Formats: sequence, C-alpha cells, structure tokens
Amino acid sequence: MSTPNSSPASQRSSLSTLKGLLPFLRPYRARFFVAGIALVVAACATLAIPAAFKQMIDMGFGGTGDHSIKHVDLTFLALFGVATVLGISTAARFYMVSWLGERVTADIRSKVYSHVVTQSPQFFETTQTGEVLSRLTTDTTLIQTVVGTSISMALRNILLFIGGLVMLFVTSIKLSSIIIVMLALVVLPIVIFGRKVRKLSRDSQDKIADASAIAGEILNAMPTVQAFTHEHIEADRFSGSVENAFQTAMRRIRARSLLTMIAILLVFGSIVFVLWLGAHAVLQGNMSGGELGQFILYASLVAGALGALSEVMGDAQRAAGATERLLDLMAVESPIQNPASPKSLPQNAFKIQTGATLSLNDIGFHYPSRPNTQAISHLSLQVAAGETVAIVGSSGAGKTTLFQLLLRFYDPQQGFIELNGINIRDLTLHDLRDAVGVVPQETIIFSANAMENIRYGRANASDAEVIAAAKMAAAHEFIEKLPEGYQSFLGERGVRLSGGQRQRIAIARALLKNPPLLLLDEATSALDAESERLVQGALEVAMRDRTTLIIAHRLATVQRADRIIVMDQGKIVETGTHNSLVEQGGVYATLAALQFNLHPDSE
Ligand SMILES: Nc1ncnc2c1ncn2[C@@H]1O[C@H](COP(=O)(O)OP(=O)(O)OP(=O)(O)O)[C@@H](O)[C@H]1O
Repeated sequence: MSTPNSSPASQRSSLSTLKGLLPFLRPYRARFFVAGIALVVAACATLAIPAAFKQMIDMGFGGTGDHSIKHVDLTFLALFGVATVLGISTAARFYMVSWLGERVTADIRSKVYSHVVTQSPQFFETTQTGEVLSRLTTDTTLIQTVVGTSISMALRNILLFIGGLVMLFVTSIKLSSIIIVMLALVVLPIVIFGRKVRKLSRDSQDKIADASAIAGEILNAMPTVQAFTHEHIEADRFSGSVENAFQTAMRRIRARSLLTMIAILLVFGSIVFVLWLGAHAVLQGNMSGGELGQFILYASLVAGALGALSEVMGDAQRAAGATERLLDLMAVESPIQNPASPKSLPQNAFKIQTGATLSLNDIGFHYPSRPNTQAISHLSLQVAAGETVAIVGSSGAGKTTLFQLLLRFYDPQQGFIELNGINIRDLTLHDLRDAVGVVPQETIIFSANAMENIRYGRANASDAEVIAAAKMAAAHEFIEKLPEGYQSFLGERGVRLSGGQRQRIAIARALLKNPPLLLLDEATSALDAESERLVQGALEVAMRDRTTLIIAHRLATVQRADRIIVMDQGKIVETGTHNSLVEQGGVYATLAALQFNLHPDSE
C-alpha cells in the first residue's frame, strides 16, 4: 500500500514539486499553446451563453409581432453558433490535453524504468520491487490526471470564475453582493465534506489493493497452499479482506448520499432564494426578466467553477506527492558507474579462444548493509587463460560474493580486479559483462518460448546458432520433445521445466554468448543421476577453451579442475589439487569427507 500524502505543513512545498514535471512538458510546448487557445475560446463561448439567453428572453419573449419572431430566430441562431464554437473548442482542448497527459506519462514511465534497470543490486536490497511497480503505475497515473485533466480544468474554471464574477456584477451589483455571501456559505461546507468523501474513496481503493495483494501472493504459491491444505483458510482470508473493502465502500457510499442531498438542498435553496429576491426586483421594475435569467446562469457558472477548483486542488496535491516520489527515484545514482574515460578490452585477445586472464589483488569487501562483517578479506588470486578453478567452501564462505565482485555488481572497498590486465573499473559495464558468462544456481526462465529463452544469451543470434548452443548444452533433445519444440512456451518462471532442464537452458545461454570468462554456480539439488550426467557433460563443453571459475559441489567437477581453492570466512585458506589437499588433511579434507561422500557414484 502506498502512503503518499505528506503532512499539511509540507503540502505547500509539495505543490511546487510539480515544477519537476516541466522538463517532461517542455518538448510539447506547441501543443500546450494550441490547447490553451482552445481553452480560452471555449471559456469565452461558455460565458457568452447566459448573455445570449438574456437577449432571447428580453427581446424575444418580451417583444411582439414579426420583429420579435425574427429576433428569436436570430438569437437562437447565435446561440447555436456559440454552441458550435463551444463544442469544437472543447473537443480540441480535450484531445490536445489528453494527448499530453498520455504522452508525458509514457515518457516518465520509460525514463523511470530505464533508470531503475541500471541500478546496482544494492538498490534492490533496500527498495522493494512492489514499490517500484507502484511508482511506475499508480504514481504516474496520478501525474497523468494532472497533466491530462487537472491543469486544463483549473485554467478553464479560473477563467469561468473570474469572467462569471465580472458578468455577475455587470448584471446586478446588489444581487451579486448577496450571491457572493451565499456562495461562500453554500460552497464551503460542500467542499469540506467533499474532501472527506474523497478520502473515504481512497481508503476503499487501498482496501481493494490489499485484497489483491493477498490474492497475488497466494496464487503464486498454489502448490504450497494445497500441499498444506490451506485452501479454505486462504479463501476465508481473502473473503475477510473483500468484506473489509465492502464495509469501507459502504461508508463512502453513505457519506456520498448525504453529500448529494446536502449539496442539492443548499445549492437549489440558495438559487431559489436569489430567484425570489430577483423576482421581486423584476416585479418592482428594477430588473428585466432576461437579466434575472442571465444572472442565475452566471451564478451557477461561478459556483460550478469554484467546486471544480477545489477538486482540482486535491488532485494536484496528490500528484505533487507522486511527482516527489518519482523524482526521488530518478535522483538515486547507482554506486556502480561507468568510468569517465573507459578503456576497451582488446577484441583480438579473445579470438584465440583461450579465455581471459583474471587477477584479484588483495580484495577486501563488505556488503553496504553490513559494514562490520567482511564478506571477503585480503583475497588474492591469479587465474591463467584457459584455466578452470574450482571454488569450494562452506555455506557463507563468500563464494557467490566473489562472483558478484567479478561482475561489478558491487565494488570492493579494498584492492582491485583485472581482466586481461585491465582494471575492471576502467571498462564499461557493458564491455565487462559482455566478456563474462554466468550460469547461476537458480536459472531464471522468462515467460517466452525455448528459442527466445536461450537467445537471451545473445540477442542477435540466429535460430541455427541457438539450436547449436542447445545441442552443446545437451538441451536439444528435451526441447525437441516439447509439444511445439523450440516454440514451446516455457511458462511463467519456467514452471514447465525440471530443475536439470532449466540448468541446461542456462548453460546453452552461456554457450551462445561464448564469453572468454565463465562463472558457474554448480547446482546439486534435485538432480537425478541421469540429469546430473547430462548437466555435467554440458558444463564440460562449456568450460572448454575458456577461463572458468566454478563454485563446485560435485567431486567430479572438483577433480577435473586445474586448481581448487578453498574459501572460509572470505579468505582463501587452501589451494591445490584434490589429491594434494586431501593429503594435507585440512579444511578441504573435512569438506570433501562431508560433501562428496554423499555421491558414491561420482568418480
Ligand atoms: N546482499 C547481501 N547483503 C549482505 N550480506 C550478504 C549479502 N549476500 C551475502 N551476504 C553475506 O555474505 C556472506 C557470504 O555470502 P555468499 O553468498 O558469498 O556465500 P557462499 O559461499 O556463496 O554461500 P553458499 O554456498 O551458501 O551460497 C554471508 O555471510 C552472507 O550472509
């Protein structure tokens, strides 16, 4: 649930935050100008209608004979003319202003999204995805209301209010003075009560959002819900939340009914009262019938404008809050930045297909959220081109953290990392990450078909290249057996694939990318002997002719690696081959005894 509104004290400053929208509006100045002209024309036409009515009543109904019929005809014609102008200019204003609202919102959405997707993982640790989504949808919609409706409503009603007021005084100073007092007495309570109703309606929207949040969470976890036979509990929880929304809606509906009654009574009561005064003025000959009619019409225009302005203020305030939050989001700078003058990775270094060299020099790192815990400390490691280094260590030793540093998701506080002799901070993020392939433990499958999922490795790869990569990754066979082969939709988050199949898709992706440095996080969970053999085979193909760091969980991988490094509490504690490390009888020997004995079928 978003908690947008600021305290009354900050509301003044928050209205001025709407200025932050100016850069988004500036490109469309010309359209604003056209909309402004249409708006002024429409307001003038509206203000002309009561005057035309007066003409019609006084000259038409007041006079007699041919002259009066002709006059009535002319007046009606003029009235129709005014209506035509009003119709055209209102439509033009609506079109222009709505276009602006939609356009500006689309621009803001794209800009915010592009900004968010370049943020480092640190940002996503502190900001929830739901919050970003709500800013992209709810907050931008509020801004759309302001740009697409409120600004023009405000301008139109200010014009109508001022014009109507002037015309009221021109018509009758005495009645105008009375009606000003009446308006204040009548409109103020309606406005205040109206605010309350709007707040209630916001509450009821929040309650509905709560209910859908519950539904969203549960629908994503159906297997767990059903396995624990919680269907009824969840259904009841949702019903409770829907019921809550209904009760809140009822409060709003009751308040709204009351408001309608009061508004009608007060507005019509005061109109009747002024009409009564006016009727007396007409009877006494102080005023013509037409003037009275004109007066009443202007009075209702002024009252309507005032009511509309108060609504617009509410919208503007909410949009100001939304703008503030979006601008805050845009102001967040990712701590991981491209260098000012990047160096480029020598392309030919990779053509020989021996992989990249990697050098970690006295790295010290703690996660920004845990300044007192070193995740990596004084770690140095040199990896030769084409070498395969297995990283083993207990859970929490810092293996995954090392990968995050290599990809520059975080920068180490101490030491530096070099890829092919170039400090990775001197490379653009694009060049660095282009040179690195990652096969994570948990494969992310996008809701697309198999072909597109593998193509994620290299967007411009041809179908034939995708299929070749799938073959190398031992994924071709199972993909072919899917109902529509490579065109089969893999389901949201890949729910239609097994763990081993998902991994092979991930390996195919990495092979398609063909990077000189490969980072593999080997998964052990949920693989039967056959899929383990297939995944193992695929990994071996992937490691060929490139430099590989692999977080190893299987004895087979560890044994085949050129070198094993053992990590503990962010440090490298042992280095060597399987046999030498077992002989040493240190950390590795204990780990191996614990971990790898679980795999008697491994070599
Ligand atoms: N985003 C994070 N913010 C703060 N601390 C983190 C973060 N990610 C990991 N850590 C901490 O850093 C330490 C190293 O974690 P890391 O994920 O690198 O371990 P690992 O060796 O890969 O473990 P595993 O084998 O269980 O995946 C752990 O103590 C962990 O709690």
